[in-house]
Formats: sequence, C-alpha cells, structure tokens
Amino acid sequence: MKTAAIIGGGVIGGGWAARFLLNGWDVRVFDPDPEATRKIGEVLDNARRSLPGLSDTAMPEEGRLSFHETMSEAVQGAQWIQESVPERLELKQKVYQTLQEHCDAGAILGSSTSGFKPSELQGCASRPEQIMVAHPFNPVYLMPLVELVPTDKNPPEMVEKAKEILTGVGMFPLHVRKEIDAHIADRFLEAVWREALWLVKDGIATTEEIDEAIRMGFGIRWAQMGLFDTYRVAGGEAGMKHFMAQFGPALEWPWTKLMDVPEFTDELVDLIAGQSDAQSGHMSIREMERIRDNNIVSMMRALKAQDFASGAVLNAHDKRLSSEAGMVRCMADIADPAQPVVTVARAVPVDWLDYNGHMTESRYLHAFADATDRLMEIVGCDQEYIATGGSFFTAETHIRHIDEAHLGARIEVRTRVLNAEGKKMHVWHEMYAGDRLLATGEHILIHVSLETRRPAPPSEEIAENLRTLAAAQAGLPAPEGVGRHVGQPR
Ligand SMILES: NC(=O)C1=CN([C@@H]2O[C@H](COP(=O)(O)OP(=O)(O)OC[C@H]3O[C@@H](n4cnc5c(N)ncnc54)[C@H](O)[C@@H]3O)[C@@H](O)[C@H]2O)C=CC1
Ligand SMILES: C[N+](C)(C)CC(=O)CC(=O)[O-]
Repeated sequence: MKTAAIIGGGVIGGGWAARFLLNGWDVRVFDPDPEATRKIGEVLDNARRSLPGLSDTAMPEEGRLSFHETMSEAVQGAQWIQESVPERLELKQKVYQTLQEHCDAGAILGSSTSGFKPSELQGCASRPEQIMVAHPFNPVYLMPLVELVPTDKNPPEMVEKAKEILTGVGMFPLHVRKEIDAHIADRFLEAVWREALWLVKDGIATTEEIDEAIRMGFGIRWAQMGLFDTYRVAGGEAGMKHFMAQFGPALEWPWTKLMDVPEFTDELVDLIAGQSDAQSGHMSIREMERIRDNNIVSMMRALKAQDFASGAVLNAHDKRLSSEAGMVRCMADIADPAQPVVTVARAVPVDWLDYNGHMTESRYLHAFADATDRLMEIVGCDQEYIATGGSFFTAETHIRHIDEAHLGARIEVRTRVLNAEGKKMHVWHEMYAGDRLLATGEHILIHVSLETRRPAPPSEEIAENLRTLAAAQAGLPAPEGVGRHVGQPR
C-alpha cells in the first residue's frame, strides 16, 4: 500500500494531500489546527472537480484519508512524509526531530519550504539522509513542478526513489543540483514581486494594471516556453546572440530596481492590500481558486494537445495511469472478446462543458472518436501501421444524446464491432456514467490508402482481428437504436 503522511495541512499541505489521495495513495494528516479537517475538505472539493479533468484516462480509486492526533501516529507506515508547516526554520527542525523518532528510517521526508536550504533542515536531524526539499507550487494538486533539492548527505538511490514517487503522482521533479536560498523558481518570483512592489509604491501602476501586464502578455508566453526559449525566438532568425546584442545594453539602463528592496511599511501593505481588495475583493478565495483551477486545467489541456512543456508531463502520466488501470491496448489484452471492449474511461473536464452546465454535444463525438481511435489501435491500426500508409476514415456517424454528464463525471465508452467486411467497419459505442446510459454512437469507417486517399483493403492482421471481434460479439443482442436515423417527420 502507498501511504503518505502530511505534516501541516494548510494551503500547501492540503494541496499535497489532494495530489497523493487522488493518485490512489492513502493519506494520513497531522495538523494541530482544529479547523484543519474543514480546510483540507474544501481544498479536496476543489481538487476533485479539477484534477481528474487533466487526464484523458481514468484516475485510480482515491486512497483513504485519515486525520491523526499526533505526529507519531500520522507517520505510521508512511513511505513519503511531506512537511508543510509554517516557514520558520526552528519550527521545521523541531518537527524533523519528532518525526524521526517515529517514522520509518527508509521513508523520504520532503519539505515544502519556499526558501530554506536542505542542509539547514538537515542541520540537527538524527538521520539527515532522509530529508530533502520538495518545493511545490500552488495549487499543488494541479501544478506539475516540484523543486527537488537534495544535499550530498542524501544517498543517490533515495533521490531517485523520490523522483519516481513524485513522477508517479503526476509531478515534474526538477532536480536542483546546488542548494541555494529560495531554490530556482522562487528567486524569480521574488524578483518580480520586488519590482511589482516598487511600481505600486511609486504610484506607477496599480495591482490590477500589473496583473494585466502579466496575464495579457508574458505570463502566457512563459507558461509554454519559459524565458530563454522565448527570448531566443524573439531574437528572430539570428536567435539568442542577436537578442542579447539588442537588449544587453538595457542591463545598464534604469530598467529595474531589483537591487533595492522597498521598505515594507504598514503604509505599503495597506496600499497593496487596499488595491487588491478593490480589484478582487468581491470574490471569495474559494471562488477565486475555482476560477484559477478552471483556467489552469484548460491551459494545460491545450499544451497537452501539443505534447509540449507541462502538457507532455500530463501525457506521460496518462500513459502510466492507463496502463495501471489495465486499459486494453491490443487484442491480447482483451479478457473476453464476446463482450464490449472498454475503449474510454475518463472524467469530464472543464473545457468540455457548455453554457447549459453539462458536457456539450461535440464532446460526445470527441469521446466516441477517442474510442474509435483506441479500437483501431487494438486491432492493429496503430501509429506504426498508419506510418506505412493505411488508416481508417469515418464515413458516417449517428449519435443519440440520451442523458447529461456534468463536470468531473466518470464516463466509460463500451465498444462493439457490429460488422467488418472488406474495407468497411461498422462500430457501436455506448457511453455510460456508472449504470446510466448517456449516449450511443454508431459509425461506419472505411479503410483507406493514405497515398491515394481512396478506399483500400486493410492488412490481413487488422481484417482478421476485426472479424474475430465481430464474430465473438455477434451473440450479443442487437443494440437498442442501431441503424436509427433522425426520424422526425417533416
Ligand atoms: N503558500 C504558498 O504559496 C506556498 C508555500 N510553500 C511553503 O509551504 C509551507 C507551508 O505554507 P502554507 O501552507 O502556505 O502555510 P499555512 O499557514 O497555510 O499552513 C501551515 C499549516 O501548518 C500547521 N502547523 C503549524 N505548526 C504545526 C506543527 N508543529 N505540526 C503540524 N502542523 C503545524 C498550521 O496549523 C497550518 O495549517 C511553508 O514552508 C511555505 O514556505 C511552498 C509553496 C507555495
Ligand atoms: C510566495 N512563495 C514564496 C510562497 C511562493 C512559492 O513558494 C511557490 C508558489 O507556489 O508560488
């Protein structure tokens, strides 16, 4: 059993709890705050409505969540212990001393610290080799990045194990090779934060104007290509050297106030907080979290389609989840060919919804098209085969929309091959949420040559696999609604 202990269940600990739990781990929480159960419950509600939407395959069954009165009880049986107590070094060191009196010597202790170096955390620990920084980003259940900062006290196999575990819960562990205050990413955030404080303090821009400057421009660019690749492209055909030649001199100009820190007076705090209230005070933090989560999921799903940056991390995680869930990928995986084959299992993501608050009509076809793609792969019409010049084109589709699906609903498509003769394949999909039939899709596909773009016979292997499925499933009752057309009299 995979078990994680979460020590400190605030903003970040709650996010870690959701990340592990929704990826199938049992999660044991210790937090002395009497409100911790409620707070984590609310974070979990948000995670449940957003995280499954990042996957194009079903997430595993949730693990078990438990709350414990003591740290010693919480760490029992945990292979991963994530410390997310407030950012105070002496508090964190004290927590490690207690943890190490009770936890397994082989467990990994990750710290969420935004800025302390791992050597500082290991300072007075009895087993420093267990402790490393695992610095996440908020919301931890959606953001892939975790800065993993070990020291030379951590055995390399423990560092590898840590990477494996973090990858296994869908994260992107960035190995920070040399420890430094605030790691890599927080140094940037700190620089931007400082500059922004100056702009507000000096009355140049409001908090809202600064946010617009980020979200309408470089924030979008950074999310997909980062800093250096973005500037390389900005250098035009001559690339990075030209970019640096053009903008290098600006380093000498007064383009930044980064060397100075604005004095953190009550006046400055009130100025920023007042502008921030005016900007977004009409929304609750939970509401803002939901808006943020919808946006992040939609943007990352767009990157998924490009298999790029965080989208590539999500695709790799989907592959792992799909194989762990035992999704059928080839004929040999099919346990009983006489039964419909499960070709899609997933949650309804936020970008599949419409103004009626349910899965929009085109996404029914999207899901059925994914199911057909999976069937093609199963019978041998996979990427490798397609590269040889054969494929299927869809010639006709009839969808019946029978029931609604809402955000986060787990849907499953069960597929039958009704007929497969020569170049033609007749497919029947049924989409379910639990026992509820949501839709049926009936499709005729024609095998084609990608060279002539005309019908052509499939390979003998594909033809044989299709015949096998059609013959095995022929004993099932004819599907209700098969062969129907839009029959409304004029
Ligand atoms: N908030 C953020 O944006 C980020 C914070 N971090 C880091 O995560 C850590 C936690 O920060 P937040 O979650 O933001 O703080 P938070 O204040 O939301 O949560 C801290 C939690 O720790 C609990 N706690 C206090 N003493 C404890 C103890 N002795 N044992 C167990 N729990 C205890 C508190 O009751 C509280 O629920 C910090 O090290 C912070 O630097 C990392 C990434 C982002
Ligand atoms: C502001 N912060 C230093 C706590 C930020 C982080 O540590 C990471 C994040 O999520 O922005």
